[in-house]
Amino acid sequence: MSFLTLDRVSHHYFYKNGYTKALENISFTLKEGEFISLLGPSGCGKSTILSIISGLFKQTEGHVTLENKPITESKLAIGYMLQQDYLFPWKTILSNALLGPKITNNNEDSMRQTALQLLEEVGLSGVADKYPTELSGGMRQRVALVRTLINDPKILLLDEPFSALDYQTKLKLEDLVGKLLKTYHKSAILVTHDIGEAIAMSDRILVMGSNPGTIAKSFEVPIELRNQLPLEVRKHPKYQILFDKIWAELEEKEKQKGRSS
Ligand SMILES: Nc1ncnc2c1ncn2[C@@H]1O[C@H](COP(=O)(O)OP(=O)(O)OP(=O)(O)O)[C@@H](O)[C@H]1O
Repeated sequence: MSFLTLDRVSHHYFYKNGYTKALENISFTLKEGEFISLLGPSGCGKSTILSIISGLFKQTEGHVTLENKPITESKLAIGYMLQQDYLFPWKTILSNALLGPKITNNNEDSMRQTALQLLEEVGLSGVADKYPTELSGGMRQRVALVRTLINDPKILLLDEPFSALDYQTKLKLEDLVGKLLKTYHKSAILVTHDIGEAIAMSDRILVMGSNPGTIAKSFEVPIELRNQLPLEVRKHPKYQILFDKIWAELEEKEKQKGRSS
């Protein structure tokens, strides 16, 4: 059953002397528990799609629904994780993790236990009273993940959350996030420029074209590559076959972008 639906979504950014047509006729669905990735040339509208789903702004045309209701009625169902962790340096890790419940007036005391449990699940049980500056980049991103999960969102939007990390940390976090989302049966949409990361984490990959942004092609990730360690996925023969197909599609989209700009 489709859970999140984007139906013929278009978006224009208007400014004083004109507008940019960022998205045209975007339609796709996300099932409950499904993980999809958006790949495409810079400026093709990946982040715009996430902003619309998160309710940050409304699309110019089309419909976005979650469980058949307009997404604007379900803002709290969406969790957003970005490239930067945006932790408050003057707050402890536990206070940072509890920011969501505080904002939404959820009972902070009862949420403390949940926060401590989630911190333990991401391997950070000993850092609750530390401050963000005392943690590495990978540890801070794990805190950001806890802060996103604590409000129990139905869908996680991940906008290049690992791109600022070193390769080893990135692979470890891909594994951790993938496993955690499966455990909690969360749906997720990942925006990335990394084909390997998209294959290692997703059930399905949507490649976008640009000027304006469209969905060009959908690639199903073979079942053999799912639920595996990110490093193991990258060694599988089917990984290389899919990687090459996606690479060719992206090359084509880059060429088209060059011709139209
Ligand atoms: N606030 C804005 N005002 C005007 N134009 C915008 C705004 N945000 C994005 N755009 C334009 O909309 C288009 C899509 O931008 P968007 O950031 O969604 O692309 P993207 O695929 O996420 O890019 P990248 O991969 O570089 O992060 C681009 O042409 C961009 O210049």
